[in-house]
Amino acid sequence: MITLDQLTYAYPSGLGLDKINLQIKRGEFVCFMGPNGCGKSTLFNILSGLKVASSGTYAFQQTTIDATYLKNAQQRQRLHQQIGVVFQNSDTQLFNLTVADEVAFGLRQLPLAEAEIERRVNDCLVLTGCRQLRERVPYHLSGGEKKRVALASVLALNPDVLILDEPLNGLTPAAQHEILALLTTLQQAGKTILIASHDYLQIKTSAHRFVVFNEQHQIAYDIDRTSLATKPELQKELALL
Ligand SMILES: Nc1ncnc2c1ncn2[C@@H]1O[C@H](COP(=O)(O)OP(=O)(O)OP(=O)(O)O)[C@@H](O)[C@H]1O
Repeated sequence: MITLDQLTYAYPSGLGLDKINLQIKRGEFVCFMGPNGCGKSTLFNILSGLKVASSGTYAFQQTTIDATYLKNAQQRQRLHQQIGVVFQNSDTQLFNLTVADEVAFGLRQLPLAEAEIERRVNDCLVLTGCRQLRERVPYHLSGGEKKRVALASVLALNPDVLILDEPLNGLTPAAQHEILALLTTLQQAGKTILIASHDYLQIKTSAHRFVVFNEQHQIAYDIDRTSLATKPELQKELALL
């Protein structure tokens, strides 16, 4: 579903990603880990079409996603519908006056009847436990509530791939558990889940594959949960990230 071949991203100040080779199949639940600044957010920005690789290639469902592809507004919109992103800082993502409008915002850019929009908004608010927040101002919500509303607004577009950058940060253990349980349900429904997390102990039973970057912005380990279970030293290393 996703193929990166020798993908490099260079900021003016230095590398964000260095010659990344990666394949992700539909329905995987992958956790991206690594030290601060190793390149996880840069990778997510490339996958979602917000940044374009400096060199190497990115293909999504056998289509090369490059500057030419993204220049076309329709193609760009299709990619944004297929790959939904919950950003690290929910404040950058929430700008409507009510939670219901926030969740409906993306849907209103599509040719959908108001009744269908209302149905999808309700479904997503229920799924993410946000029904009672419907008329609240997103900006006034708690960190955990904002995260759930951001997730609801992304889910409303029914993306095939869900990218979540540090979705557990700042949440109580109970809220973290709820988000992970929801992500597992979504994966079981066929979604591909890509998550960045520093919290190995919290994520270790949810993710099925762990891709770990090093400080040189390269992939140091790409390992499935079963193999990782036989490597206590590596597990210890991940728990310290
Ligand atoms: N806008 C930018 N301009 C210049 N350099 C940047 C920019 N954004 C990121 N970088 C640099 O690129 C590298 C990768 O950053 P990135 O944000 O992708 O890492 P990360 O793994 O998501 O980090 P964290 O775990 O702290 O969120 C870092 O060295 C960072 O300083």
